[in-house]
Amino acid sequence: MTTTHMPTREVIRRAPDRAHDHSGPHPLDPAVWQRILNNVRIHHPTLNRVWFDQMSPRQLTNGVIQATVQTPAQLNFCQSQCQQPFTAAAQAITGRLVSVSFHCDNLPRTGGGIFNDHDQPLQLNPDLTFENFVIGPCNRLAHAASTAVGEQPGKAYNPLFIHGGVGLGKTHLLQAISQRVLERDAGLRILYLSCDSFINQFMNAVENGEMNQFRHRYRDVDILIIDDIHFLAGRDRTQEEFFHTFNTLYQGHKQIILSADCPPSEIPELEERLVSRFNWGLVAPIDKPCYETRVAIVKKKSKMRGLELPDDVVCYVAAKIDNNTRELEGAITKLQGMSMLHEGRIDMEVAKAALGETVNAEQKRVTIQHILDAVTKYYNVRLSDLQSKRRHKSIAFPRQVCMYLARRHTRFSLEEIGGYFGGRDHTTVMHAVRTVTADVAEDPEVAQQLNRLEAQLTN
Ligand SMILES: Nc1ncnc2c1ncn2[C@@H]1O[C@H](COP(=O)(O)OP(=O)(O)OP(=O)(O)O)[C@@H](O)[C@H]1O
Repeated sequence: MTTTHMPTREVIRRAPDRAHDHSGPHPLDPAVWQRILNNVRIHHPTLNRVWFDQMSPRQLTNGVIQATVQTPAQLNFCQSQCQQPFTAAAQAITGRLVSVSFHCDNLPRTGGGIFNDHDQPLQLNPDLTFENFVIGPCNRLAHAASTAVGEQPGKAYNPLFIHGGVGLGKTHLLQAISQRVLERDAGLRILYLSCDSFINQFMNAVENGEMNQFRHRYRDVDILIIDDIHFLAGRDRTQEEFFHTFNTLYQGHKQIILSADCPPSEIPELEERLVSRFNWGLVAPIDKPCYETRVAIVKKKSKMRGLELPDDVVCYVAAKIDNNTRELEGAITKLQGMSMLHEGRIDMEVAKAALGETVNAEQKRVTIQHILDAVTKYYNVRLSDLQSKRRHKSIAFPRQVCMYLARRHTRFSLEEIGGYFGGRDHTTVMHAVRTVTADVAEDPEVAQQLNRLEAQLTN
């Protein structure tokens, strides 16, 4: 490891003497670049990406090593996170006051690219590509449809509606589609935003009399991507506006891509004409990954981080963490931290120590009874009230909190939870979960109440 710090001035091919260091371009010895990469990988393991190997540092010009990356997303990543580590590594390896700068030959043409709701360029995550997406029975259709849309936007499936639970890969696919589209045609214009942003922008536009600008922004794009479209539930005026946005784009053969936590027909209080339009193209579910898919995901994610895990550890992680893929990633990050403490060694003993917490948390199963005990005591209500049809806020809110906690901490289905709390249907439970989620985000008092209740349940 120490050799990576040793200045090796002679490794710059045809190294000029000091007086000429900062003059014209000089080719950079590939071996020097390799040593710079190794240095970064050793000192910044969490930054490491497999595609670093594809960077082509062509030359050293005026004291700057120019490294070329393949995609705009990689460029964003490098410019925001890698400039300093690469420069420090380059200086350590060459012993010169050089810096590293990143370039991409494939930048979008004027007007093209991906933008957020404020018309600012959106930073795509270079890890969220099709190449890094593991296909299994849980997501095969969503993946196939997404690649088809990425290859032929506006022609394959329109709209594409992807739905599934938390952390199962919806955003990954939306970003992968965007990256594929822009790789193929950097001149296309993509607008990517959350449904919340659409609602807020619409309300602002109405308030400020700026509907023309609003319509122009949303209808003059090649691809419109809206995340969490289920938040349109109950928003009559925004639904009306979205209906017209949808029609304009659809008639112009522009691609519409939507994601949600449930299929269109299960979004409560959504106009029938929108439900039917959302079903016009392809509705693709993503389910929880099965064991084999989890094994493949752990392998892929650890490889992406340059982490070598023995097979028994891979299987152990995949068996222990069966909830969603985001949690699998968290486990790999923990293992990576542990591997640094154990000189890169990861065996079952280290893995068990690293995941001890997660495993225990998994083992501490919260039951409906725990939730009822905590909520009835906290809000001073009776179980019979929670299970009754009473709609007074003093009862309705604790009931919604119970549903929210049951959804987050138990494995009961929406139907089971609804049935338990007074024979209500699954859309009532979904509504309760959304209401409490929004209250927690917007009202610090509710956030504190939920924090206390969850601490009681999980400690
Ligand atoms: N099939 C898969 N292959 C590889 N990585 C995956 C897969 N599914 C999910 N992931 C990873 O899991 C993490 C969570 O996925 P993502 O953010 O796409 O979830 P989501 O469905 O959008 O969740 P949320 O509804 O909370 O936004 C990401 O880092 C993603 O790369």
